Amino acid sequence: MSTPKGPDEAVPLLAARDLVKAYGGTRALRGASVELRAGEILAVTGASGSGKSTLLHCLAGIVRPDSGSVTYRGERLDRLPEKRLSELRRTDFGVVFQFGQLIPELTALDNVALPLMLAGTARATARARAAEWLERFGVRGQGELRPGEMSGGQAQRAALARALVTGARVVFADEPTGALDSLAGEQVMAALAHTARESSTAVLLVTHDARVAAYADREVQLRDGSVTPLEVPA
Ligand SMILES: Nc1ncnc2c1ncn2[C@@H]1O[C@H](COP(=O)(O)OP(=O)(O)OP(=O)(O)O)[C@@H](O)[C@H]1O
Repeated sequence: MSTPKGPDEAVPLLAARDLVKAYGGTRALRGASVELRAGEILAVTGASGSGKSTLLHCLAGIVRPDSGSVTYRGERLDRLPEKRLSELRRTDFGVVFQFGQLIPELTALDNVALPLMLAGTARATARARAAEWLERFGVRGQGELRPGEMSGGQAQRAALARALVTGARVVFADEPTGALDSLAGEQVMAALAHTARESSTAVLLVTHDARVAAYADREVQLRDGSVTPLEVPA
């Protein structure tokens, strides 16, 4: 059973508390705390190396923190067994990174249909739904192209369609426009913000670009692995 998605849920959808993560001698996170509310777009900004991607990876259950907690809808993600984590990542989370996570051998349509098929949806239904999502991102006409035949912006919009097609509650976007020129970047961000709001999907957006962060409802800044106190949500 799923509970309603909406920006007015009182409890944060996803919360990180006092996250610490080191890679060898490099302390990537030094007690970072952040909350993501249902349906909101939150930008995490900060200088290169400040820990933004590590924070995103911990929140998405891709990396386990050394200490601290990650809570998703009341469940401690940092303590979940790998099997349950992978399931959650498939059903509730979508991810978009800077470069081509689309499978090069598949058309855009099949790339977007794939997560649905992996979840058991029949091919024809999955492809029909994938076409609707490509339409929402303005790239339905490119559905039969492979990623290498699309522009960078078109490929990123298809990647967003793939991240959202399963009805994800949270999309993790790490520099989603980092490889695009400014016009294509703006189109991708406008499409992401519009579609996320329309479907009440929360977005954790990692960026060092103020123009990209401007699409968010709220911004927190990381500095040396901690969220700067000013921006910690009340
Ligand atoms: N897998 C890893 N192995 C070793 N060190 C890592 C690893 N991932 C991150 N780091 C280090 O942790 C620190 C934080 O990295 P992270 O990628 O989280 O920062 P960032 O703010 O996203 O940086 P950028 O904006 O340059 O992508 C950096 O010093 C980085 O070199």
